Amino acid sequence: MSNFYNQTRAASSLMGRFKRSLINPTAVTRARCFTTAEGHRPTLVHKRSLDILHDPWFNKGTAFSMTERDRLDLRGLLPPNVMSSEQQIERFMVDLKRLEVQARDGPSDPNALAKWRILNRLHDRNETMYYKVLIANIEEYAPIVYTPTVGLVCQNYSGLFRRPRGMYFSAEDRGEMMSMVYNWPADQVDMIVVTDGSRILGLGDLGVQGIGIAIGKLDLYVAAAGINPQRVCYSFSYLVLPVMIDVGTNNEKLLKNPLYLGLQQHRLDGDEYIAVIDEFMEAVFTRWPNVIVQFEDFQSKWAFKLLQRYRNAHRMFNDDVQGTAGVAIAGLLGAVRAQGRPMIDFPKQKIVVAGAGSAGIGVVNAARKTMARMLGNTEHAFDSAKSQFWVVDANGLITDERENIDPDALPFARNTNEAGRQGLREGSSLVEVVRQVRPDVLLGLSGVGGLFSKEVLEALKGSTSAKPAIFAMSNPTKNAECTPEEAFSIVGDNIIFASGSPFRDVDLGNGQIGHSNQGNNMYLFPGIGLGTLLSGSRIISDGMLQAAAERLAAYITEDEVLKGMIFPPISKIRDITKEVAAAVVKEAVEEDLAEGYRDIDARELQKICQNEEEVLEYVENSMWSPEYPTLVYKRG
Ligand SMILES: NC(=O)c1ccc[n+]([C@@H]2O[C@H](COP(=O)([O-])OP(=O)(O)OC[C@H]3O[C@@H](n4cnc5c(N)ncnc54)[C@H](O)[C@@H]3O)[C@@H](O)[C@H]2O)c1
Ligand SMILES: O=C(O)C[C@H](O)C(=O)O
Ligand SMILES: [Mg+2]
Repeated sequence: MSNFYNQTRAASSLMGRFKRSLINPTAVTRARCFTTAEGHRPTLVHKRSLDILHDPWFNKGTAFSMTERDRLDLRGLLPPNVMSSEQQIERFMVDLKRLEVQARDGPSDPNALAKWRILNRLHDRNETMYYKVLIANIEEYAPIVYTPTVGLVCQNYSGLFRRPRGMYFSAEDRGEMMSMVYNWPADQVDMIVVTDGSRILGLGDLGVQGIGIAIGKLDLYVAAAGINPQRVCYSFSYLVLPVMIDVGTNNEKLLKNPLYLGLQQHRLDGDEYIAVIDEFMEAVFTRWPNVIVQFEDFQSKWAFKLLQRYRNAHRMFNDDVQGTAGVAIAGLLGAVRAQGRPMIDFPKQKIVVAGAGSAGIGVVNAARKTMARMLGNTEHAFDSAKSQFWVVDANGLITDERENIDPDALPFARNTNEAGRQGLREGSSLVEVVRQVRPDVLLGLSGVGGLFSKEVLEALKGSTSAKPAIFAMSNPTKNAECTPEEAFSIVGDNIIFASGSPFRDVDLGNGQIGHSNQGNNMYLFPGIGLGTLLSGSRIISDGMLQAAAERLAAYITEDEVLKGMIFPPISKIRDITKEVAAAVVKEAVEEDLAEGYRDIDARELQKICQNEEEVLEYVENSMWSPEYPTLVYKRG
């Protein structure tokens, strides 16, 4: 772990050169602009009148000043009272909060979908205000625009669809993608989140409706990482792009639904499937060679294969495999610290994992590597670290007797003789495994709500750890393996709990709080993307992912950890993302992968990376914040 955090954050004189704010929209227009009476640099627009009010990027609604209304032919098209942006948000929030009366239940909010609709309509008409609202209230609205409500949105997408957002490439578009990609009105795209809809959260195959998850993830890229959604320059850039690759669906309900918006055919498979994804990758990297592509919610069958296929030559990563692994590692290290033990004790932890899909196997692979590194990074260390894991899937404990074992799970199959000595066998149930292994950690990435039943949690009471950890990481809320109430009430107060979806903390009585940490990859993917962008790294290496996870782990203080807090509050997500991105930039430079970004070349980046404080400032000054620019009309 770096000693980064202990260093004094001295002010840097060098930072003047970054103040041009690399991703800031007003900065890039500077060359063509002059200063207004208010002292702001104006943005030139080629639209007037209603066209501006209907443009979510330029629209300020009632916040247009009287001079702007005159200048842009808006006079009479808006109510006369000019509002400040704060007043606008207040008025909007009064409306949104009307739904709060029965919404005291947080994530199980009965009005979640109604709130999503209201926020989505705001997104459609005024993008600046939308992101202002989201950033200022991230703890409250991340569960609406993202997990868990985004799951409900995807399930109901056919009914909710209004305005298209993002791009759709389908199996019918084979041979056309290279030209289609030019239909997107931007010469630069920084970030793509792509899904094929085959495994949306724990909700299964939702076909084309899975676009909702790509949109939700990109909302966090804007809110948490300050990736500018659009840039106003000489031409428009839509810098974040949600993508749906529709190769069909195997969801019979959708196939029979005449209102379903996607291709009504079974999913392509085998070489045909790969050919579609290859064509998509070639098209987007040809048009935008520097784009970063985040793969999201692909069924495990393809998640690993596609990752291996592209990761050495493209700027891409799989969030479910790699982002989740990093978040889990940070949480697992936190759990060790919470037991009052040094982090170096991590390789001694016995970990039972329920779920051997893209997420579960991603986590055990990364945890094994972390253990091996702590044990000296030898081949022997790597080999022996695997014996700390017991992986259970839908067919029970995975051993080397398993027929047709998934090659990705094979390294973690328990030796049958050894298992026998522990009273276990191929296919042993989760409760048997927990009873016999008496693990320090029980981690769920199964997608099965309630899997950590009373019986399983009772068995965990026999853990050899003084403070066992329960990670119920499946999403959305109803798919969580157990709730924090269940965990604390059955296993006892002396546990560590984390879940993928947000839950409220538990009142343990006597002023004690049972912390329900949210262990979600949202803590990492925005920083991984931003750090990759700002370093200009050619690829996303294991080292960069490890640096991201370590920085997240270090974010929590010793005091917090001892109270049972292993992840920071979501309200800090922008600051966390800045830290994570800085760690990623540094690692990319150290590994000689960084080629620089915009006017900061590789050599300048190297200089910046010599000083921790400067890297942080570089990242911070590159993060976009939503503010209304002053608009001036210019004939197109
Ligand atoms: N918290 C996070 O950040 C995060 C990140 C990624 C995925 N997830 C969640 O993890 C879940 C799984 O994702 P995935 O991509 O690995 O899915 P997947 O479908 O690829 O894998 C699910 C695995 O669970 C196993 N399983 C099913 N029933 C089981 C049972 N009764 N007992 C034990 N194992 C069982 C399956 O055999 C399979 O191995 C989803 O709910 C997803 O939302 C959470
Ligand atoms: O989307 C999330 O909330 C986390 C994760 O990517 C998942 O698939 O569940
Ligand atoms: Mg996911």
